[in-house]
Amino acid sequence: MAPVAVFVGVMGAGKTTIGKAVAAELGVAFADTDAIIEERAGKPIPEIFVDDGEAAFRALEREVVASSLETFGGILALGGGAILDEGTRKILTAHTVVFLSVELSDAIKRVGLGAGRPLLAMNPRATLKYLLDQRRPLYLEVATHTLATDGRDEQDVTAEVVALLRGV
Ligand SMILES: Nc1ncnc2c1ncn2[C@@H]1O[C@H](COP(=O)(O)OP(=O)(O)OP(=O)(O)O)[C@@H](O)[C@H]1O
Ligand SMILES: O=C(O)C1=C[C@@H](O)[C@@H](O)[C@H](O)C1
Ligand SMILES: [Mg+2]
Repeated sequence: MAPVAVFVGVMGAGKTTIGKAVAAELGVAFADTDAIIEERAGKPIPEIFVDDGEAAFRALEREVVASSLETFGGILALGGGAILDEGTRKILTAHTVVFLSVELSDAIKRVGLGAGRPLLAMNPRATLKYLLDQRRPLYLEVATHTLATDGRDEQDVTAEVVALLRGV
């Protein structure tokens, strides 16, 4: 089994929100690797970063992405930084991967002060700009479809993704 689609994009792109809405429209399950990681680790992501460090988090994330790609048949949202790991990028090959793109001004409005997002704990605006610049080429590398979400509401983006996936 393989996911119907995998969603990638930076924090605030809408992977969770749009992913859930698209799954509901298509009548398939939704899963978020961040939630699976928290369940496996038995603690919230900010605590994994503090206790074990980002490298340990990325390794766990790679395992969770790999097992989800093999066993999960719905819409799968990845964590915003999952594509930083080369192994994770490799295993995404041959899957339908939707990149929800967002520019800095909309991203910052959506994530607010970054609550629950450890990488944005200090200076969210500058950090988010850095992450967007660093990661854009990696999202594009894994994506089979790219959708700009700036200035659009959730219903609009959801409808476009549903139409796209019905045509895949
Ligand atoms: N066009 C849009 N697309 C997606 N989300 C939007 C849009 N407009 C507003 N939002 C809001 O932006 C936020 C997006 O957050 P969401 O948690 O879905 O992003 P995410 O990509 O899952 O981030 P993270 O990587 O931190 O989990 C939500 O609060 C959502 O309601
Ligand atoms: O952009 C990132 O690196 C992250 C995004 C979140 O989804 C979580 O996976 C975690 O907070 C790291
Ligand atoms: Mg999310």
